[in-house]
Amino acid sequence: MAGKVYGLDLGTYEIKVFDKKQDKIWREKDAIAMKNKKYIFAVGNEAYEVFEKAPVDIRVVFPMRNGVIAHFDDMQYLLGSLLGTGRRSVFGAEYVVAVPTDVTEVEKKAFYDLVLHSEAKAKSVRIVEKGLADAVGFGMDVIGEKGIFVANFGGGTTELSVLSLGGMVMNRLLKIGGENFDNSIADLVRHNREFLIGTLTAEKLRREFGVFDQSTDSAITVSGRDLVTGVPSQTDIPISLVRAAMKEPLEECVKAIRSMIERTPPDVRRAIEKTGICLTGGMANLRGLSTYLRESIGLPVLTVDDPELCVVNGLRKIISDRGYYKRLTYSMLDEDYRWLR
Ligand SMILES: Nc1ncnc2c1ncn2[C@@H]1O[C@H](COP(=O)(O)OP(=O)(O)OP(=O)(O)O)[C@@H](O)[C@H]1O
Repeated sequence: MAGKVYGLDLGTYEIKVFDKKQDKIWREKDAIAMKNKKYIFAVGNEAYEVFEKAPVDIRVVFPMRNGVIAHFDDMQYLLGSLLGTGRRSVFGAEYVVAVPTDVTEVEKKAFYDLVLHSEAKAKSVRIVEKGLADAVGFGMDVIGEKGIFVANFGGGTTELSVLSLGGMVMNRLLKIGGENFDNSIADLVRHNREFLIGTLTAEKLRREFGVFDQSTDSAITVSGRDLVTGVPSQTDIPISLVRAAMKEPLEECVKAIRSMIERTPPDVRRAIEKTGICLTGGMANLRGLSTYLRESIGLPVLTVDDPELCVVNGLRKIISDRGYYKRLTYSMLDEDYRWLR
């Protein structure tokens, strides 16, 4: 494929874009800061910077929710400003968009329409199932391998995919991601310590402590509001409290992985038992997660550098490889696309 081609991974937490012409990947937080509910104050990383810090007239909104587009117009604005739709260079470009599989056709079509009807006047939009792009980015032989299990732990979702010989065998999108872990931590701190912390502080605690290692007695001092006195202050949060808060969402993910492996057809399952589980998504950076999953599920867990970039790295390979492109991408306008006929 020559010319202007972009690969888009529109995540709940972060948007990742691959620009073929410049052979470059860039990433921006999926956020918009609004002033007085009307004016755009900041977008992307700049908007996320003011989240939970801004004065009351500035509100940060997140256009994606649990892996799907929740606010279409906001998302279109955000994407437009990140791609720079004012620039001539993006007009008439081709787009390949990674989309979760376990969503409704209306939700899937929203991704398609978002790009097709954007100001960028896309020449064409092709879809690739996110699980497939993830496996390609992970470095798996997606077309030849008989069984691949991908667990993508993202910011708003955990997507589980079973793949075989270039196709999707099973897929499940859990509405559990980094933000659920952070809310769970903030809730437990509030109940246990009568102390209010923001989700950014909870995220910091989660990143610092991880989910599984031998340390049991460390603590981190955080800022927040004492709910008894109502005064902003600081308190020490022990690792045990953070781990306790993460237990429930983690166990739900493990239960879903186990049940998916149980339902996998025997031949595919045997192949997966040999290769193991490919752990991707930003949450895969969480210290101890791969060990926790390996011990809970009893299968090898494979990891990769920069797991949050697996999908967009997969898009890069798919866009650059004609065979992958033809085999793994489709247009919702294709004659044989089964839903829109
Ligand atoms: N080093 C790290 N340690 C712990 N967590 C991390 C680290 N880096 C990123 N994360 C977490 O990864 C999550 C974002 O992952 P990712 O970029 O894969 O999500 P996304 O693709 O935007 O979301 P989704 O796939 O759910 O739509 C955030 O919750 C973030 O806190």
